[in-house]
Amino acid sequence: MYKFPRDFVFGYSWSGFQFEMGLKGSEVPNSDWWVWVHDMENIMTGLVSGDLPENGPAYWHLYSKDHDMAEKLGMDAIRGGIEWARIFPEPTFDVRVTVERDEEGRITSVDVPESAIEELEKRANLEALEHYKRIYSDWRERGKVFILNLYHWPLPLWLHDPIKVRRFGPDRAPSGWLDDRSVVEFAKFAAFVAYHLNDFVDSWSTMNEPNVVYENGYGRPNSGFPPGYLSFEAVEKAKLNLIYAHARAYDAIKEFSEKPVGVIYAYTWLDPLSEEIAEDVRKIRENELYSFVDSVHFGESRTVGEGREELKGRVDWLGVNYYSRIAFDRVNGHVVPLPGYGFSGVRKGYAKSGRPCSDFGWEIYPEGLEKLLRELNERYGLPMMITENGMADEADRYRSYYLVSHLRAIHSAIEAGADIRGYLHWSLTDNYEWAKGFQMKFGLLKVDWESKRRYIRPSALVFKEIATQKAIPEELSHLSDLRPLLQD
Ligand SMILES: OC[C@@H]1[C@@H](O)[C@H](O)[C@@H](O)c2[nH]c(CCc3ccccc3)c[n+]21
Repeated sequence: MYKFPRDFVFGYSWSGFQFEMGLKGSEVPNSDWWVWVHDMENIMTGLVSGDLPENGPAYWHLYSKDHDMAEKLGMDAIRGGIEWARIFPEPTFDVRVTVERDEEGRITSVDVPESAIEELEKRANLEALEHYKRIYSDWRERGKVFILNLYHWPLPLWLHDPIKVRRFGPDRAPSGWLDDRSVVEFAKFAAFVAYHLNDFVDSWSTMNEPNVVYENGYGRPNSGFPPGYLSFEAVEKAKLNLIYAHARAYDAIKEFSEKPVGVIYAYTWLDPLSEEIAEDVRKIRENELYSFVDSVHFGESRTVGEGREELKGRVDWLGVNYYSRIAFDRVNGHVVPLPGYGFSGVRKGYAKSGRPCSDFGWEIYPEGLEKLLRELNERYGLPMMITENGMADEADRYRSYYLVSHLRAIHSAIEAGADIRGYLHWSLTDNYEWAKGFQMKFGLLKVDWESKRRYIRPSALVFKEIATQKAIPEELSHLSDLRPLLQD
């Protein structure tokens, strides 16, 4: 029996663009991701799937039924979202706030007074705000924990028009995170949300996976992420603005809320395949993977420089999204990521390690989660929550093994002293997987896209057993051993 702490929570995470839409009246057409996945060129070239988010799981209307199912599965926490483009369909640039910059032009503070909140209310979609309150209350009135994350990738079109950026370049189009006005507008959005929703939230996260936004948006054009504008300078610029956007939103939320404010980050385990490159790979983790949180925790990193008081101490807790690893080895004298392992495995096949991969081709590698959590604990000593973990597995062949082996890894990290508060699965239901649309099924519950009915996958019952007992019972502990799954 592997018992978790009594107050350890089990649950799931959702994001607005992927879950809310599905029935008439839930559409949010004025965002960068909306125009991106509807763009005929993107669909014709196969950059996006052609599936459309307005045909999604319809959480905007069906939230209470999903909460019923979540409760039935023993869940006691949800991390959810709020769509910026829904709340502010019109620009908020002209709402006056006080912005301070240092001699390098870095935005060191954005003061959003209540007079600005009133101005923002005149531009906001207040019916949408009221509906979000109904959604969050429906869960919290069951005595459950709700974590609100403010930004999970879509930007309002008035802030980012990805088609124009790709066609005309970022200097002649609304360029989103390449424009440091986004830092100010995000701080206004954060202040407005904290002012109105503080009573509906247990803790805050400013953003989900900023690293994926800048890496995929500007560094991996075939990822199918907007604006698909390849420029390593743009990667660095978006990264810096996202770091400042987090810190200014942290401060804005703290003006109106005393609750913890964290950030949710796309972690992976950068894994040396041989001992002789272990130190090289640790350095890559330090310089690449950890630099965003270093910037807003220590106030220093290669990206922001040193002694950044305007960034230091702006993270109360860490959201860890973990799916798989990236394996490294020395090839022709260079330490490089290897294909065939981790995120670059084989769809529905096996990694070079002989381990099974998900429908997405991601290798099942729970050891990476334990190593990552131990290293994050040593580095920051912050409270952590696993805010995403799961796999695309339509047939539910491996999800039970995936679940139990990763929970075992978390249990081991807790034993080693890591302060981990909960496990939020990705996800409760199948949902809209960005450029891949509905092809990738991450749900404990299957969704029939015509009827929107939910069906239980067997792994959901494994989840229920563990969440209800807050422990991995002896009878399920065999599932943490992946040997039966290995390629023979
Ligand atoms: O791909 C599954 C989930 C997404 O549905 C979530 O919105 C996103 O937070 C999320 N991040 C990751 C890991 C990093 C990643 C991001 C995008 C594509 C592939 C891997 C996996 N996921």
